[in-house]
Amino acid sequence: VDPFTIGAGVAGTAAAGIFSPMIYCRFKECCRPNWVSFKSTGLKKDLDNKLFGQHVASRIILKAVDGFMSNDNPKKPLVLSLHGSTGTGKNFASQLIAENIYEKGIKSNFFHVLSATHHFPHPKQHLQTYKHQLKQLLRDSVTDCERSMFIFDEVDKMDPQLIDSIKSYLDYYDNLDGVSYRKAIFIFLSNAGGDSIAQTALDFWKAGQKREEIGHNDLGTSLSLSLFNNKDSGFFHSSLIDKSLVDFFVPLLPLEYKHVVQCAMAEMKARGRQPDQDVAERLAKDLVYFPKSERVFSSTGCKTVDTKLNFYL
Ligand SMILES: Nc1ncnc2c1ncn2[C@@H]1O[C@H](COP(=O)(O)OP(=O)(O)OP(=O)(O)O)[C@@H](O)[C@H]1O
Repeated sequence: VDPFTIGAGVAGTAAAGIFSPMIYCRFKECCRPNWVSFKSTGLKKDLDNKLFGQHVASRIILKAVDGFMSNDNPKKPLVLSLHGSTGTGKNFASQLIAENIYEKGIKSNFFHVLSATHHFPHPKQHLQTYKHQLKQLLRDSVTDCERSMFIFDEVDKMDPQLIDSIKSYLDYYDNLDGVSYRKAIFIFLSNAGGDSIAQTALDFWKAGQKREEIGHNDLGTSLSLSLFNNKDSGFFHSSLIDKSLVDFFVPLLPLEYKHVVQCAMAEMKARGRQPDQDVAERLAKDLVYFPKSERVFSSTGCKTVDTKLNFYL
């Protein structure tokens, strides 16, 4: 698990010992307010302006992170579980949170993304090693900075025993072996539950109701139940749900044509180009949508927009 990050942390700590922390931390990232501090209005602005079509997720994320970061003595770490089909913005939303906590954003040494298939590809053979590496990473990062953030991507593909092995870190413990994890943020990302979210969105669409009328209650409970009962979800009978360690289940809705257009426009802007509505619409029209007959939701969300854009420009 990311040995380079661990190495950099150790080297950093040693260097900080030689120089005065005041001078060292002016130039190098430290766990101090000039490097780590939450910008609530920044997060709201980013969720409103950059995360398209996700009014339910935006609202929950802002409330959850705002409440947690403004509490100087939380009783447990913040645990979010983001669910939705591919390309709906789960990684992107997590990055927006990081950008508004760390001065270095996703490049911060206190921000970690752990992907099931990349970091833990062979759980059958290496479960004990993975457990050990994971615990060490959590411990080292939180020792360096209590406001550390851990993203677990593709959690539906992660061995449930591996998830269960970190449950004490997500719980209400004052400290574990002298380290307190209460100020850390854990975010689980998965496609599990995506179908049930899409079905709810489709039901609203078929009933002629606006997307914006979909509320958390329409998605929340059925989502956590479907995760608990679905043996492919990675959460299957996992004590995370059993023990209510997940604070918020965050549903991401499938994206529509107009959101894909927005993504394409945003991507052109990010490349320093004048956004071209005609290019964005041509790209969006060529994507695959479901259900086949009605073509309401993009099958890949906004995921392939950046690579496809080269072809349309
Ligand atoms: N709702 C959204 N609003 C704005 N941009 C989005 C949105 N969803 C996706 N994107 C764009 O598409 C890219 C890929 O999305 P992202 O990686 O967040 O999807 P994901 O939901 O994590 O997918 P997967 O389940 O396949 O990992 C993002 O980097 C972002 O540029």
